[in-house]
Amino acid sequence: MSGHGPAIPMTARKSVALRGVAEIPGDKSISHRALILGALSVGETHVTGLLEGQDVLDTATAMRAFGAEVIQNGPGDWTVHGVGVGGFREPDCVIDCGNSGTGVRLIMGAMATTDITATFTGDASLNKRPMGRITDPLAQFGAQAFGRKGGRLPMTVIGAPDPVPARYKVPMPSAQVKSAVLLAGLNAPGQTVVIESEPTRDHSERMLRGFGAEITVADTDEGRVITLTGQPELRGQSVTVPRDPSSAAFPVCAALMVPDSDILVPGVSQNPTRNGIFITLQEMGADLVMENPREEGGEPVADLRVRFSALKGVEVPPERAASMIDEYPVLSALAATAEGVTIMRGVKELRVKESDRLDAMARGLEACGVRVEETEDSLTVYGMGTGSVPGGATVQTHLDHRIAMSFLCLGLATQKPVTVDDGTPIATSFPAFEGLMADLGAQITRSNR
Ligand SMILES: O=C(O)C1=C[C@@H](OP(=O)(O)O)[C@@H](O)[C@H](O)C1
Ligand SMILES: C=C(OP(=O)(O)O)C(=O)O
Repeated sequence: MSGHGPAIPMTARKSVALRGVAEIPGDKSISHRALILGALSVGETHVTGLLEGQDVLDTATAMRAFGAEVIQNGPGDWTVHGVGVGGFREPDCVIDCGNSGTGVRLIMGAMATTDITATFTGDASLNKRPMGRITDPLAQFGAQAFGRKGGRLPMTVIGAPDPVPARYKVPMPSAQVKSAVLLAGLNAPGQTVVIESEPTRDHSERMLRGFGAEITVADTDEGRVITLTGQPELRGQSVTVPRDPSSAAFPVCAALMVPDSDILVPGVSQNPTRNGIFITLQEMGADLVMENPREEGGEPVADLRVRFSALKGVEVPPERAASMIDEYPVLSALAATAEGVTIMRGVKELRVKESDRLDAMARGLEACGVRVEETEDSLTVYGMGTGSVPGGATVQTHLDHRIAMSFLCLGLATQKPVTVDDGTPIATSFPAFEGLMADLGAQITRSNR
């Protein structure tokens, strides 16, 4: 939904120890894909543990507009009756993807090789984000796109009437671009090939295979080469969505910052294309133990036991960036409470997320009294040690849920409270955040200016 209601400032205050069990909702990336692949399948897809954040709800609405039947049976329990590959009908309304880059980019890919036209829009944040990275490869399939200057939404995509398969080397580390090309390849006859020089989250590959597509992945000198055979019949599946490691990172980092904390975060995905944050936290000296590792819904999961730890700064290598791209904001907040310097390199993709996250974190940390250095593709945070970050600031979040949650976590461990100018975007990915943090004992309140 692009309509944005009134801003609701929120304030976090120095917290007593966080204790208890944090039940994290379903993974956002997998939830989007379950709805889209369900819509492109024949028969029924049953999804349990679907994230009911606004980003995913907007994808559900979009799938209905393209002709799929999408029904909510109960909390997290959804059914999709798909139209099959190539079966999307032309929407008779504008597709509003709200705040969601994943939603708009994957759906553009999914419709680009069908002979229909669709117009996409989003909120003030999404309408600033680059779409050329999607429309360039989609042009190779024969699709056309007309948007605002700089390849911005609102944008109309005219699907290819006679699609041809593409071979595309993704120029930046982006699972959204890779996934858009694979979804477009579904309705192109022959083999579509996507090459990525750095591996990114592999949910699309895993799920396409699970829904019956022929897809191979080979690690070569050129990078990861993914080959998809077009025009398969996808068949509806049962999908169990694992808990989102990107959401889990918030209570995990909060527990590491607040003295005496000890929490359990059960059943969190440990997919190796998503677990960079947990490796980094352990390198910083975190008492973070992965208990009871097992497989759930085709993904490796574990229960995370997290106890407060005095952390030290680290250098996060650029090759780890893709596996923790959404966790840099909360890592930067945590790094402010560690001893020593944390350097995050190779992270320029953060500049084109819901906000320019390098800039938003740098400005917010400075406002809280933390020294930082920013380059085009790196951020350095000078840690002040446990209990030493002053806080006492109001931070601008620029419609970015992860900036809001990162500073609310930091405010639990600063000397003076930290306020974020608007907490409403949190509902895009983690509507349960406030309640879950309160259950752990955190003091986060809505503040009226
Ligand atoms: O494919 C996905 O589900 C996502 C990919 C990443 O974006 P990029 O592909 O732009 O890196 C990530 O930041 C986003 O939250 C979800
Ligand atoms: C970048 C994110 O999402 P999206 O690109 O889907 O808006 C995110 O959730 O941090």
